[in-house]
Amino acid sequence: MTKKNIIKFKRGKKMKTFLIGIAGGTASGKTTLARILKDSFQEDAIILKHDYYYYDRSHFKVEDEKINFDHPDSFETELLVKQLKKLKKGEAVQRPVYSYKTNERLAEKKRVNPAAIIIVEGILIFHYEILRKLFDLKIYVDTDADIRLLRRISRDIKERDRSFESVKRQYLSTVKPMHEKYVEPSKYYSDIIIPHGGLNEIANDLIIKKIKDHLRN
Ligand SMILES: Nc1ncnc2c1ncn2[C@@H]1O[C@H](COP(=O)(O)OP(=O)(O)O)[C@@H](O)[C@H]1O
Ligand SMILES: O=c1ccn([C@@H]2O[C@H](COP(=O)(O)O)[C@@H](O)[C@H]2O)c(=O)[nH]1
Repeated sequence: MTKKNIIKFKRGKKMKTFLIGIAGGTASGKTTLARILKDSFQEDAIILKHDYYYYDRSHFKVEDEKINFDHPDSFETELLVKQLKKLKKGEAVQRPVYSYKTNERLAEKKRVNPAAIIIVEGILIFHYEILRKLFDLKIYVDTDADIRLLRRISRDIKERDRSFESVKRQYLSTVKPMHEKYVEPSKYYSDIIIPHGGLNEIANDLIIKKIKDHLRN
């Protein structure tokens, strides 16, 4: 255990931080799994979404077809890496806040306190070597494309102010080709692949057990 990764937590215990990456295609169930882990470990766990680090695109119309949100260059990944390194050292960070409704990096920031378990989720997080090197456990949530598309249509209409036509256009022009080019190949780097992700209880229980083992040691 290296000294720099041991930090003192609220409950007075000293432990090594455990950084978990959850990748997978859009609407595969990454957020669902991250929340299940957070619910299990409560204040010992924090979640950071790579999506918080999207560059500001508010100068484009929300449904402009020229915006490619699924390309690795769409994110300020260096800032995420910098903030993860601080969290690992036990320092709080001010993370960016992004709006899917306006493509905007908002002026406000949110404080994130360090915790023993740091969960990072995003479609492309295993694409970047600088990020991959930080993770202690890399999980890829593997859900069939047809299921993901159906989920994405419902979610984007309900939660992200999109129309069916815009979801369809975006899916065909950027989401699907970028998934095939960058997201799917990054599965190779994962330690665990969870089939039909989201509510796969056996897989979730195994992951929780692995983290508990780490916390006990
Ligand atoms: N196993 C599941 N069965 C049905 N719906 C699910 C399941 N897992 C996730 N969902 C739903 O699919 C949508 C996308 O899931 P989410 O976890 O947000 O995916 P991601 O973070 O990978 O985009 C959400 O509306 C969520 O409630
Ligand atoms: O302004 C935005 C930013 C992102 N997107 C889409 O979101 C998904 C990633 O989020 P998931 O929760 O993993 O689905 C990505 O496929 C982008 O296309 C967006 O539409 N608008």
